[in-house]
Amino acid sequence: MSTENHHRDDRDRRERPKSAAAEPAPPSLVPPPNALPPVRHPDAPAPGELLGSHYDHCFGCGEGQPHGLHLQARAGDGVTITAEFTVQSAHQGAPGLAHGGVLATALDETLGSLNWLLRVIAVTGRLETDFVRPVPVGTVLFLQAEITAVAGRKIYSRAQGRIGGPDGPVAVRAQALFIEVKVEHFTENGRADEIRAVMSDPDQIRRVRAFEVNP
Ligand SMILES: CCCCCCCCCCCC(=O)SCCNC(=O)CCNC(=O)[C@H](O)C(C)(C)COP(=O)(O)OP(=O)(O)OC[C@H]1O[C@@H](n2cnc3c(N)ncnc32)[C@H](O)[C@@H]1OP(=O)(O)O
Repeated sequence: MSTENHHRDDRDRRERPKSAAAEPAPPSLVPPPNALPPVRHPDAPAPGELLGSHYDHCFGCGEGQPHGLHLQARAGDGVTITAEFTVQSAHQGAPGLAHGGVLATALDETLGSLNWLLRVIAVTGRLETDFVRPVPVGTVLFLQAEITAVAGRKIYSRAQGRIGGPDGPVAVRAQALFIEVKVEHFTENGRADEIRAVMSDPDQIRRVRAFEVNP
């Protein structure tokens, strides 16, 4: 078999599971037996609604970040999200290709946005990423994510990113564990100037998303 065919076979094998669910997960990403299905909050944005940015300076979604991802997430049915971002020249690692850390950021941001559907503030504890295909600059990466289970403060989720649209080839996949935190996580660890700026944001929804979520 030629090296090229050998590589193609390898990639086909890795792509065969169409859902991240079929991938074996490390123990800390497997929900414990007492985990419950996620419950969509009654005030969660309606399916199809754009979530908007939770913070103008967020590298993932903020409009105030010239080289950020400007990722736009949209609520789906149940506890799911879709999101898109276009890979820009500033996001390169290898020439002409997206940096893997940037792709992981896109997954992290999309997975983080899911927690808004529960109306819970949570931060990433663990993020495991599979890079399946190179992603060229100019690509629109289409991301789909869902929360699979909740166990106390632990929120289990998974996501995948496809090239070009919902039917495009899978380029990246992730499984994650988010941990619910209190507002003090940010007020005690963040920088005072930025926190003051967010608290005085006239956009009430954004202010609530950032710091005032009531589960
Ligand atoms: C503003 C938002 C707006 C909306 C936000 C929308 C987009 C957000 C952007 C994307 C999200 C991010 O990048 S957030 C930024 C990146 N992440 C961070 O900075 C988090 C840094 N880490 C921490 O602050 C801390 O380690 C925490 C909060 C994650 C956990 O500390 P803790 O609160 O003391 O809790 P702890 O007792 O240690 O852990 C609770 C349970 O979780 C488990 N656990 C904890 N960490 C891990 C881990 N890495 N891997 C496996 N399991 C873990 C523990 O075993 C335990 O299980 P058990 O014993 O109960 O079974």
